[in-house]
Amino acid sequence: MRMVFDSYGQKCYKSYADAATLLLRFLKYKKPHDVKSNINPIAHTDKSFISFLHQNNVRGLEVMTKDGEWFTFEPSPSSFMIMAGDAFVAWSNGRIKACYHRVAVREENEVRYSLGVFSYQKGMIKTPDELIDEERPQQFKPFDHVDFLCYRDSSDNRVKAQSLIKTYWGV
Ligand SMILES: O=C(O)CCC(=O)C(=O)O
Ligand SMILES: [Fe+2]
Repeated sequence: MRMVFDSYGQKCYKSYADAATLLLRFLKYKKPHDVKSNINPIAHTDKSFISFLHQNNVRGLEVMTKDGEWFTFEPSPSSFMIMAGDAFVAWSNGRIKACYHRVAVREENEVRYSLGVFSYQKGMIKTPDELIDEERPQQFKPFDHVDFLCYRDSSDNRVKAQSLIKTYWGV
């Protein structure tokens, strides 16, 4: 994270880190009997600032490439998946893209375990002034990260997850 902030000339990494709050989740998936509901959870972008994932050896995490193709993450004991979430998109004024992903366990009798650390900000997220200019005008209004999560939870917009941040906080 510090490297990303530095690369954008931002000296505010400490205040970002001080306001970060982390959620740790353990997840378990197996191939459902009903093949139609095999895609679980719904394809989405995370609402976090950034997410870190680690898992056992059972494949299942799929990420959409720029060309719209699903790519299956190849697990290994030493690999982590680090994904930008919607809040990072807004902070960077759209420079950073959120990772669109889903979990689909396709192998019979396999259980996939994953460990996710999701980083959220306490308080407001505002695009730094230096990341807004004529070439790239402001794309997102400042917003409270917890309000954004409440908006997600209180609506059926999960299914429109890919563009949720743009829908709610887009200028
Ligand atoms: O289990 C995983 O690897 C991903 C879970 C996930 O996408 C999420 O909890 O948002
Ligand atoms: Fe996710």
